[in-house]
Amino acid sequence: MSSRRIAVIEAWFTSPSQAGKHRGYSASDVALHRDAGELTVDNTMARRLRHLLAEHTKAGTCITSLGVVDSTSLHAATEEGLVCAYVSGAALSFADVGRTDPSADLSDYLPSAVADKVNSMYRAQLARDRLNRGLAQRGFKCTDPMIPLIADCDSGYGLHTSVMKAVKLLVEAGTAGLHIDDMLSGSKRFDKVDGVGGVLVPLSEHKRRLVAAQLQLDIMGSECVLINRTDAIHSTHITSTIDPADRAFILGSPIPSLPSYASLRTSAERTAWRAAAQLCSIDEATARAAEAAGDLDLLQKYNAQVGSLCAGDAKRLALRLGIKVEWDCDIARTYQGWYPYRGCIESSLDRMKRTSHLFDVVWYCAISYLASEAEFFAKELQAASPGKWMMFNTTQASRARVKDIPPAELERIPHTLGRLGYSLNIMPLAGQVIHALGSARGSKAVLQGGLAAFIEEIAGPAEDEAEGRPLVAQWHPNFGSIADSVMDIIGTGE
Ligand SMILES: C[C@](O)(C(=O)O)[C@H](CC(=O)O)C(=O)O
Ligand SMILES: [Mg+2]
Repeated sequence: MSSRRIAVIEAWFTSPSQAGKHRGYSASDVALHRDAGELTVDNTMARRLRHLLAEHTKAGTCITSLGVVDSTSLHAATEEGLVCAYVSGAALSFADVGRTDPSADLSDYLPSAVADKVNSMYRAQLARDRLNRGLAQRGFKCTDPMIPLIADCDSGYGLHTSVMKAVKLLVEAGTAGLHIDDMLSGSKRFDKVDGVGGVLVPLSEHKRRLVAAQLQLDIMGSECVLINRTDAIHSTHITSTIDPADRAFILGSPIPSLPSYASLRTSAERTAWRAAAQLCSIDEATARAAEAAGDLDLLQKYNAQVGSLCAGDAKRLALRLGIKVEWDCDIARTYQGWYPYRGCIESSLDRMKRTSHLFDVVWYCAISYLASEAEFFAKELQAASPGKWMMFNTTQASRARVKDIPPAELERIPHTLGRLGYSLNIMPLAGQVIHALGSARGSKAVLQGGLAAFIEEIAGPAEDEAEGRPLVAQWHPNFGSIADSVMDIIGTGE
């Protein structure tokens, strides 16, 4: 039966993994873009990920997961009990970004870089799975290597067609879940140097990314889990004021005598400007102006009519009603043209609530771990979208970032998150740090003690720890056995 038949696509829309999503387009829209022939996507791993998320949400438990950097560490972590793995754009961009140069996590590598990494890991999982069949026959205890891979699709690398192409590459590569972020591509920074942290795109643009991603999944018939990540909590700017949904968080200055921010030349001038600007939203500026003039009835009219207006139109409404509001967000733009934005947990929540019909999982991306914030976020979100799958991460986890958290609370994180309804806690860069540390420790021993130290300190203990499981050190003969078994089937050619 042709995969482009409307009835087939309508059945897909109402299938168990898809039924909860809202689509603003029809089956014939999808049909128009489906390839000729049968669908070729294998949904096994996506379904495993869905099953994991559903089961853990139900049980009130939270999976701890790592970003892994290659097939060897993926396999080793799987042997130790990892049930799903993350493929991090940051980890790749720092060290291993394929055909382009490493740099900061700026989404400036080829969009295929993460997909290539996923594909190499997925192929290694499949090969490992084939190998295990022979190893099990030879008495080894084998762990199922097929754990779902969640891939970083960053901000989608551009507008809607770029998002669709990136999603297609990831799905074809074997990804089981992917996330799309709401930042301006390439603008990520967490340090807030010179007042700039994350830079968001308007919510409407982010929605278009999510819809483009889902459309691509529909075109492919992929059950890949779509994860919505917002960086609003630590963002300081936004590229445009066009979306009314962002109005409450877009900031301008009510002080008319200020020079424009973009005209300032030094960081010291900019710091002083920010201290003097009394940045606030148009709604706050309007309320203050009306209250100061005793125009409470005008304020009431403003509040009744402002609902669906963007910041600029809201200001025009206030002036039209006769409220003498001074508020300028253009004066506050950076030299790149970005507007100040009040990044906070409320803005993150607001973005998630307004888009929750478009994706499978909410990613609450925190700069540090704060149980009270994780709880506030979870409760508010679940009140608006009961049962929505949620995941959590602490970006750039380091001693400094968690220094104020009591050790007992840190240890309780998986328990606390599970109780709050988060089913997945990802530590994106942990795999890279583990990789580096293991390599440093092992190399130090071998460089100092040669073969004797390698056997004594590395290979020997690895054999002991394997306890009947196949070892990385035995992959050479083990993979050889695949070639032998194929040769048995092919025969001698006589
Ligand atoms: C999750 C993340 O997108 C990644 O690429 O791993 C990064 C990780 C980090 O910088 O710690 C992010 O949180 O933006
Ligand atoms: Mg990333």
